[in-house]
Amino acid sequence: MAYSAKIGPSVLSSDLSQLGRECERMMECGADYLHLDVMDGHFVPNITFGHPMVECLRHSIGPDPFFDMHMMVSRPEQWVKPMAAAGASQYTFHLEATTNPGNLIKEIRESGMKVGLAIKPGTTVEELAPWAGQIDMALVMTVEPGFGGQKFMEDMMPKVSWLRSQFPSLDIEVDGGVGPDSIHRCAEAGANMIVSGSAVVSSDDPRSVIALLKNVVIEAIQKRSLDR
Ligand SMILES: O=C(CO)[C@H](O)[C@H](O)COP(=O)(O)O
Ligand SMILES: [Fe+2]
Repeated sequence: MAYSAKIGPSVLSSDLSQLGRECERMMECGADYLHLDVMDGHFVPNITFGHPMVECLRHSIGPDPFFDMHMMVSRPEQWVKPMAAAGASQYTFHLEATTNPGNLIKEIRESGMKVGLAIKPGTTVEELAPWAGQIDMALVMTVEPGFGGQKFMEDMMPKVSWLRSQFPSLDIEVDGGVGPDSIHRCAEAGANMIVSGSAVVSSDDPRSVIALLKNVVIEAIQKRSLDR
């Protein structure tokens, strides 16, 4: 079992005029990585930021924090090199956004980034499976991508369970509506990379929320290894 519990706050719901400071605040509160949501107004009905912002964040908060770029964009091929140059650590693209996932995976690796592959709620996990051996992380969306603060879709959990059963050492991320109320379901299903936006960022005590989420996942991983 090669995977470990990691919590990656999404700063989508934070004060975007203070994004660098918000990223630092999340790292100071115990975040393992930062999940940065890129939206192009085409793949999803919302716009956030692109590689120029990532470059500024990298300069401002230093070389260490791991940037997981959640690329909710229509032509993910277009931004691989700019994102790598800007300092992105992992490029997580949507399966629905490309006709040639294999080539894109290769390009991302050649650019020096890790590879994440995301599926929207309407996409089956069987469609992702052929690529699972070539990626670092699978992202199972637990809301329709586009906005923070939506309700967690519990009916996505069978996808996570199936992936965990088929790919025991793959990093599996969940994203959307994840917080203290839904983390148990995610952890039991086998997710180990947890994106949490509003539940962490809007909390009066983000450190405690991050610690709670992480402990639940650590306990589920320990239980899973004892059951084997
Ligand atoms: O990709 C996303 C939305 O498309 C965000 O990462 C996600 O929604 C996180 O925010 P919250 O935890 O508030 O749902
Ligand atoms: Fe996201």
